[in-house]
Amino acid sequence: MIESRGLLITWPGGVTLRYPDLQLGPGQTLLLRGPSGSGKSTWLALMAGLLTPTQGMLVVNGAQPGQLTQAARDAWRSRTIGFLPQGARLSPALSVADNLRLAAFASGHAPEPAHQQALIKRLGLLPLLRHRTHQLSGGQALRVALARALLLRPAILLADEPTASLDDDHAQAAMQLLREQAERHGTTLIVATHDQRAVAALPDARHLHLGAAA
Ligand SMILES: Nc1ncnc2c1ncn2[C@@H]1O[C@H](COP(=O)(O)OP(=O)(O)OP(=O)(O)O)[C@@H](O)[C@H]1O
Repeated sequence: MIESRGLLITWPGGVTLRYPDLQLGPGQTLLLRGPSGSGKSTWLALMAGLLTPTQGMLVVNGAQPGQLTQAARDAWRSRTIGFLPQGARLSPALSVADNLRLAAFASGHAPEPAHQQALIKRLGLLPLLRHRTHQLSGGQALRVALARALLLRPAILLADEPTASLDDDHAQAAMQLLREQAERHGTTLIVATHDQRAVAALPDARHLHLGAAA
């Protein structure tokens, strides 16, 4: 599912990030850990094919994203990766329903109607569909962002600091939701975090520890 060897990226400006090798099977859960600036967000971007490694080998769900053409990579990403960005990052000018429509439109794929409806129901979004996203609480926004990430049944769900700026109760609820949804859909779940609460919420997860950037 994910195999990386000797992965290294050098940013313009000279910062070099070296990553430990990884083999992760389908449906497994991984905690990507490390202090601020150790390269967690960069690693997620590499997995999503948004960045290309300077060196090393990376296979994600049968493809080497860095070797694909832009069009093939975009198509691969929309089939393979669901992304839960830090802070949900919904479009404030649009309703919840339109945020979900926009995600499907941007990917060029229509979600399966039954899957979409089940997801909306399970995440409790039915009463919120017409709401503008600035009217949502933090927990509601997270559920919308999770629905958006899972809309096209991705094989892999990448979550970047999902508990950042949440209080303890909401952090626990967010992690439970992520775990439940990943299990239900058989999705490989990868959570980048330096929050002990997120770590404690995934006791069976594998850990990948990143050191400080060079
Ligand atoms: N766009 C960029 N241009 C140049 N260097 C960058 C860029 N983005 C990140 N870096 C470098 O890569 C390092 C790792 O950044 P990254 O955001 O991946 O770390 P992180 O572990 O996710 O940090 P945080 O926990 O604070 O979000 C940074 O310290 C920075 O020096």
